[in-house]
Amino acid sequence: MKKPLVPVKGASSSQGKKACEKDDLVKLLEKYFGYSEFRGKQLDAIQAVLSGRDCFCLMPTGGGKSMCYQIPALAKPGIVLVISPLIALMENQVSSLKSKGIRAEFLSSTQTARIKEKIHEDIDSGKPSVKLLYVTPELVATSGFSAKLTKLHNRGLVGLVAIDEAHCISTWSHDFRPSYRKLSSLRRQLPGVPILALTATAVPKVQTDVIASLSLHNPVVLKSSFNRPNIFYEVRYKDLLQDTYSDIANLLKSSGNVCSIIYCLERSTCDNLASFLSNQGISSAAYHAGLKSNLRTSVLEDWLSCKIQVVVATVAFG
Ligand SMILES: Nc1ncnc2c1ncn2[C@@H]1O[C@H](COP(=O)(O)OP(=O)(O)OP(=O)(O)O)[C@@H](O)[C@H]1O
Repeated sequence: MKKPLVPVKGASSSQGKKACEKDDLVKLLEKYFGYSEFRGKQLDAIQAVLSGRDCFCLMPTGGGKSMCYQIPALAKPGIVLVISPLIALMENQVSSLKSKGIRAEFLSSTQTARIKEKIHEDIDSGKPSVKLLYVTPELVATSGFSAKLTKLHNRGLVGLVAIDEAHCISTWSHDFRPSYRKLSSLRRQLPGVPILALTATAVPKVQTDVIASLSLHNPVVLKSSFNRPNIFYEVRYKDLLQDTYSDIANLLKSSGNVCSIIYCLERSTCDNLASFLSNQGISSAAYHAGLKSNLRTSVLEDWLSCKIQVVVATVAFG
């Protein structure tokens, strides 16, 4: 038997039913993203939220989590609110969605007042054109934005809340962020709106904590395999190497002109290794929380567009 459809005001139930059909969802995937089939648990997650269920989705990095809320945004009326901790990644997703003709926006401190004003005008208009609105957890916690959300919800315009990096809400997680704790009020604030919690890192204790903290109601729990046959692992012991930096440079040179990320524990190591590699003729840049935000954004953009080959980063890179 089909589950009840999402009670989004303004959406007729026939629209909702149609939105859940696999063939229609694949058509959207093909039309907007050029892919012919869903990967792993994507379709299950999409159908779960489109049928009004909460969903906890554990997928490896690069597994395609964002499709689990991007397709619902195209399949149903209302706005999908995407909560994400990294402004650079929000910017990147929004510009990629816009290039596909999908109406997406983000709100952050990095934007000009004029741009923010335009987005707010659209949201307040009663008939917003935006389909995906990316925000930080900090913004969601502000009284101004919270009031705006309640208003949108009262008009039946919030279709789904997607919480990226959902493990950050758990104090048991290595990545706990106090700003995520405030998201626990969303369930009360937006009754009837499905919540999709997405993460690539959730041990059972964290998973239980995420589900409880967000008050997910009888969620569909989806876990994809973390075995990625296209990834090759090799361990080299530092103590056995004569010179670690030279070894890394040689490895990069022998691999051709491939894009790479090198993770380091300390910011100073990122700076030193990036300048060593640059001196070796390998275009590299450091990325860590000690750098100004505009520099971090330009490093990310240059790396994504292959202007630089190697980013030497701390976990601030995400
Ligand atoms: N069904 C699909 N078929 C082919 N490629 C896909 C499919 N779904 C997503 N992808 C591609 O997989 C890549 C990774 O997707 P995405 O960025 O959503 O992963 P993610 O799980 O959010 O990763 P991260 O944990 O790094 O945020 C993207 O290039 C995306 O276009």
